[in-house]
Amino acid sequence: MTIRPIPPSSGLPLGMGHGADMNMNLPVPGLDVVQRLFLSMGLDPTHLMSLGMAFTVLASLGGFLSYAMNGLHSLWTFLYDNCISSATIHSSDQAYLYIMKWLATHRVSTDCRKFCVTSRKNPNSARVKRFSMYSNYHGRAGQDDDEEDDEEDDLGPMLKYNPAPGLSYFWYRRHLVIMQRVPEHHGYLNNDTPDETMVLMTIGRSPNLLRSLLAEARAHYLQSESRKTTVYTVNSSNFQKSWDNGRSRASRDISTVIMEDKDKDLILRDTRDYLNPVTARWYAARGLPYRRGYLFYGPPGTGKTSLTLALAGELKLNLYIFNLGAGGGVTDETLGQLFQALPKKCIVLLEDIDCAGIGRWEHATANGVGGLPRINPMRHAANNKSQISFSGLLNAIDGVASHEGRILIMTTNHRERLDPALIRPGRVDVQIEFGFANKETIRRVFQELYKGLTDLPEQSPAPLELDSIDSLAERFASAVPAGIFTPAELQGFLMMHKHQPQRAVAEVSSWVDKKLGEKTSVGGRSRSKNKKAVEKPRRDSWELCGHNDDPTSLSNSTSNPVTPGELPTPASEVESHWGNEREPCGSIVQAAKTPPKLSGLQTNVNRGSTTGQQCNPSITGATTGKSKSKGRLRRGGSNIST
Ligand SMILES: Nc1ncnc2c1ncn2[C@@H]1O[C@H](COP(=O)(O)OP(=O)(O)OP(=O)(O)O)[C@@H](O)[C@H]1O
Repeated sequence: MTIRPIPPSSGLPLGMGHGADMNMNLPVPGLDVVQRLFLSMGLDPTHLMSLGMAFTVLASLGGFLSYAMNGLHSLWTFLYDNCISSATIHSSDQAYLYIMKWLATHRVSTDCRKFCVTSRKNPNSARVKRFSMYSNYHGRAGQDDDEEDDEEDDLGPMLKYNPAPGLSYFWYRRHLVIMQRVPEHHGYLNNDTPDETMVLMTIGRSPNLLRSLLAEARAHYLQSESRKTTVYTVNSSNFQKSWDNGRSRASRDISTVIMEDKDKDLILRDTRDYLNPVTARWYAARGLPYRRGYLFYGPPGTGKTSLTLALAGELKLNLYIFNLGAGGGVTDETLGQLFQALPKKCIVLLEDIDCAGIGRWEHATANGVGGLPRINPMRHAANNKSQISFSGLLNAIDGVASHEGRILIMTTNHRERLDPALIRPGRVDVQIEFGFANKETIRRVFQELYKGLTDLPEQSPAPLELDSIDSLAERFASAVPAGIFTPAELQGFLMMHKHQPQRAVAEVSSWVDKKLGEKTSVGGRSRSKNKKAVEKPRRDSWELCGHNDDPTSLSNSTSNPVTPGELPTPASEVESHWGNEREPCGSIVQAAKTPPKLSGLQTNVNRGSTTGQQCNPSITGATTGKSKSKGRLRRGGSNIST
């Protein structure tokens, strides 16, 4: 390339370009302009040469690098396709939980060079709670979920470590396993589960190593969960309602739920029989929808939820809980979707089914789809909780598209408010009433609470023998009137003296007096405030079962229960569909389609039949209730009906 000197006539200022030894005569388009530019800036245009060469070298290097990268990519693709086995798992799948838990147990989380740190008790981050289930605290591998979640040192909640998104690796049976966690654009599936894809890779064409790893993780997870019940609730934070990823908790032993043994046996036999594959075929052969429904009803704190949890543990089923009273933005459509998303075998607990504005009151005011009632818009606006119509609920429970194989348990504190259609046979096959504690229940609540006392680091000077606990339980039971208190209330009192049963016995009488005073005064206030209630009392089923005509006779063990918040009602007023037979605990009310071999239910259980209609004096009128009455007066415990 030759660069010609620019003559003075070219218009450049004098002195510019003359000193340069230029030989830049190459006919490069635009070169002239660049030379002038260089000269105008006082630069030597010959530097253009070096610059051009540098650019050429850089471009060649870039080209080479890009080529090398392409080559490497092709090599990686080739290796990946031919020499690497991989397993892809999405975080919405249960297998993701298997792996995460396995990783946590095998110190992978803590050994990673890049990791995420969370503190369990960060109130702003619900998802932290979830993560903590699968990670270790300060390298303490293999902790149980629940223990891990609550781990604290003297300073407060401890830190937890998780492998960071991206690439990490670990060794499994002396083979390198590469783990890649790729976050998806949604960030989180719900409050506590990241939306991500996990890829596990290992070198070699055989997928056996990864399969073994996955099988081991699955076995490890299921084994550790076998003594636990996974409870799923509705994740209400996202627009599209879905079940959350579940939370494991130690299964409740069914022996800790206090109710009549025969009733407990009955429900266990019934549910086990239902889950038997033979029963499924029996249903199929007869064209019956394979579903079983239970209604647990009674005052708060009498054991409805406890029995459900214990059943889930006993039957090794996961529990899906939805509280209709809580609302949470669930509509008919989303409720249907939630039911469709249920696994084949599980327990669904619909709590407080009377709270959702789905009660019979709505019948009169509005018509729903297909003639079914919808919630009263006035009432709906007032409580503004549930957006679920009655037809929506029925569709979810047993509509054409609804799932088969699940056990449905509905609970209510107000059975008499329920529409008979909701609890008709086929939807509800067995009803269990939970009532106030009778003498036997009172005794057993005491025994249950203090039975392990000898194992505790004792605060009381001498550990108690079992005999002493029994005799103390006897004394405790004789001091507490039957049919007045719920097991939860008794437990609450005993918990105040959890290491001192003697003191609990010594103080129980004054506690009873105080509580009775409270119950009576609250009842009195509510009565004087609400004359209507006195004129036309609307009592709950257990209320109907348990009033006493003489409050002074409360200490009498055969007295009837007094509803919290109401004065005892004269016996003449409380005669109800339950009739007058007195039973301590448990009875069975209504039978439906019965699967094979439910001999217990068929033979023992059908001891009276009532419908929701009959049991509500405020709907049918007190006289109707009385005239249709065939039940019995009860004082507590559970009362099963099929
Ligand atoms: N029958 C019972 N046997 C053992 N524990 C009981 C019983 N009833 C109540 N409890 C204890 O009382 C507490 C509350 O019980 P639970 O939640 O089962 O009552 P519930 O009837 O479901 O109340 P709600 O109607 O408010 O949901 C729990 O701690 C439970 O252990």
